[in-house]
Amino acid sequence: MEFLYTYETLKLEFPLVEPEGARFVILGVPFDGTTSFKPGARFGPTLVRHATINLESYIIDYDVDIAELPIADIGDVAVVAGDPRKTADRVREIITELKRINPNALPILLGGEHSQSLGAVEALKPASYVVFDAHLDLRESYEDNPYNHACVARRISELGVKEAMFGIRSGTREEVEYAEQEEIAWVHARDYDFEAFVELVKPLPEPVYLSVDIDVFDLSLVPSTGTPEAGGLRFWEVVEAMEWLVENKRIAGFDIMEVAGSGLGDVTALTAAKLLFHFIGAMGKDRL
Ligand SMILES: N=C(N)NCCCCNCCCN
Ligand SMILES: [Mn+2]
Ligand SMILES: [Mn+2]
Repeated sequence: MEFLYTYETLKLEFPLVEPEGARFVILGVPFDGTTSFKPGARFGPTLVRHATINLESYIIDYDVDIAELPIADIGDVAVVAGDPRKTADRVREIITELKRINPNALPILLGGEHSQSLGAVEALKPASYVVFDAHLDLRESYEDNPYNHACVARRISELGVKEAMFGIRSGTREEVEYAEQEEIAWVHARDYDFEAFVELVKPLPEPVYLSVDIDVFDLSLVPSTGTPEAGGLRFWEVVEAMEWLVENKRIAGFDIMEVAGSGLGDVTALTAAKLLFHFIGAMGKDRL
């Protein structure tokens, strides 16, 4: 099945199913129109798919071979160049159509800049948004655009979605004040530990949308991303949190955003691909 506003791309190397019968449905969003520092997130979806070629589909940690799971890949969104709102509208329409034909589908967005998570959240209407990010993304507007990547969590908060953020180490005083005013829970990267994560996420209403802005990781893991920040989290810290979430909360959708890069085999894409396989593996463990 072809969706409006999508086109065929490089696929994962193992057998895929049609979206109508899938549990996991991958959608790339090659948009980086509001990237404010390091460009290239438009190549993220292709770079991550290519990086998966390097990985075993068998996830040792879970004794799960994700090649045996019902995964579909519906290609990339045809973006509206320079327009984050219109592109997010297309993301929303595609995911809405996907859920119409397959209510059991769990959309997995591969970005592309973080502004595009808004379209997925608008389509899926989760009760909560759990995000790993170096940045609060709570700006009212940035570079004259309220749909800039630096504003995405504010737009989502305005939808009435409960938010919890982890790995934060960058924002403005206004964003910190907005978080306090709206009771948005967030943990600074230097204070992060698993206990802090569970304490804040346990009371969140379900379903939960899980967003990973790849810049949450330490720079050594993600040198190619839109707004890099030193002092990030370790890979297994985020995987451990993701495993808890998958075990304990209903997940409405998942994304890995802000993967940039210009060359195949980019370190950032390899980090994202490993995270993608662990998410699908954790979801597939004893659960399908
Ligand atoms: N959510 C984000 N990625 N925020 C980054 C916004 C850009 C801040 N640049 C620094 C401005 C002052 N030099
Ligand atoms: Mn972000
Ligand atoms: Mn960020």
